Amino acid sequence: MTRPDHGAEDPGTPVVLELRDVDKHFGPVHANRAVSLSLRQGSVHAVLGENGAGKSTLMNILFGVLTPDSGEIRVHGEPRTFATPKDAIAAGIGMVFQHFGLVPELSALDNISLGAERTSWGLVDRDAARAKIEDLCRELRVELPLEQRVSALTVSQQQRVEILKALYRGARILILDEPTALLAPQEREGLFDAVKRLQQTGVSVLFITHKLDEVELLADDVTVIRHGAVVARHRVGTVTQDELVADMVGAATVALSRTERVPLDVAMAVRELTAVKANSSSLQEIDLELRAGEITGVIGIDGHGHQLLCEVLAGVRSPAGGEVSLFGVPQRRWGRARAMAAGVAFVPEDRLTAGVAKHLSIAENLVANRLGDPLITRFRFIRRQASRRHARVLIEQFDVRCRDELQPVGSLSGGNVQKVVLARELSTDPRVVVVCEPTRGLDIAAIASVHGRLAAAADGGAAVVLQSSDLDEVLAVVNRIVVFRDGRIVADVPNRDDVDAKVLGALMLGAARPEAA
Ligand SMILES: Nc1ncnc2c1ncn2[C@@H]1O[C@H](COP(=O)(O)OP(=O)(O)OP(=O)(O)O)[C@@H](O)[C@H]1O
Repeated sequence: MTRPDHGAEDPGTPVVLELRDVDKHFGPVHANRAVSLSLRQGSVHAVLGENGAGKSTLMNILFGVLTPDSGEIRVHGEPRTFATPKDAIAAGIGMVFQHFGLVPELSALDNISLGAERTSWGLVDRDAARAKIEDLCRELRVELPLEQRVSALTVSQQQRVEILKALYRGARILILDEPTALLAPQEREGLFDAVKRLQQTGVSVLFITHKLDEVELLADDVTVIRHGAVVARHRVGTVTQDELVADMVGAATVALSRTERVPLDVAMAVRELTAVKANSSSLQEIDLELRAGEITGVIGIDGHGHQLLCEVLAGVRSPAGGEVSLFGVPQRRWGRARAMAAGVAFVPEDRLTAGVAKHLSIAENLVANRLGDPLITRFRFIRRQASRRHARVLIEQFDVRCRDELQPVGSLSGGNVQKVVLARELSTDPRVVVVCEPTRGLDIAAIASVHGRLAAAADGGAAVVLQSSDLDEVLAVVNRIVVFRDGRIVADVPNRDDVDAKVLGALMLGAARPEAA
């Protein structure tokens, strides 16, 4: 481990951006502790750290969203203060947030040039804007339907819009906040190619990540932050993944539970199930039994029906036809209220919009599924002290890093929001657990803890359904794997040890016949 210092890491390459002793508190939370970091020109610099380590806070300070309590930012050696993002943009800094700030009704072109167009006689010079954007696309070798409304674009296309928007405004330093968190594995490569080309044009990139393979694949330098402070900085290539894990989590060791479970009864079953999601995917007469005590992985390429199946199982989308039954009893009027009453827990993929009420406190979010519980409510009113006590226990159990249980969920770090959703859903001893992308955006210790929770739920007799685009996660955690393609089940692998990621990928793409499994 190298010792933190203020200076440039390579005297040969100019430093374009420097943070010196940046400090930031949120009330009693010391989010950044004298953080120093230098970004070399044309380099990719990864900022690695656990959930709540202080990475987003630091980047928000750099982009003028937050003001530091103390410390200094230097751009090309000049001390700068950024009161707003406008100041940071003027200094050549661009930021792509995890949750994009685009206007869905406007075209990609208008989003990119919005507020930054050159005008002639008070009119927007759209042709000039288009020519400039097309040049940028050529330079990065990315394709984008510029006249398409942003709402009709895929997540990875929207991300390209955000990157181009920053470059259009002249960014030469680009901050990417967990850029792969919302991307499917196939889309990641396209992003990495674009970042490498940016690098060749002299743009310097700071990117926040939890994923060690991404550091190795993309970064030149890595700075590790723990509890708000820099604990290590390395040149990539001179450090192993194990060393980085140790830097991130301290001395804690991380081990996955791979205990085999003995499956019990059929907890949930669907027969001849059909469902449709507008313009996206459909399910074609699915028959599937989910057994208590078993973790079933459902996988497929985005939009091929596995995500839709999870929504139907959880009751957030109605079936168009067929039957859903729980412990042998066919369910009528299947919906979320019915599913919750029957003990079906659900962790949605989009946790910030579908998983929590952002403006409400952690405590209020944690009791949202217990409103009929006499320990928590009385005459339809929430018992405040009891709900706060309940929240404190879950915060401790799920290691939610927060100020206290009254903190609004919207002000937590992404990983901690996920822990709140998991704590709420898993704390009721559910009989069926449907979880979608549960570890996206989580750090390595939190991932191990989520996997442990899922295993414990299955050990406790729940049927667990895991939808994940991370095949390594699926292979590490589940017992059985069901592969979807074109709205149908194309393979049902009872024992995950019989397949590997290559076979699964081929099944998902339709390149292998189901018998191969
Ligand atoms: N607006 C805020 N008000 C109060 N506390 C905050 C606020 N923003 C961040 N924090 C706290 O500061 C700490 C650092 O949070 P930050 O979002 O910077 O972490 P992070 O490393 O980006 O985490 P993650 O990987 O989970 O996104 C956390 O304890 C968080 O709860």
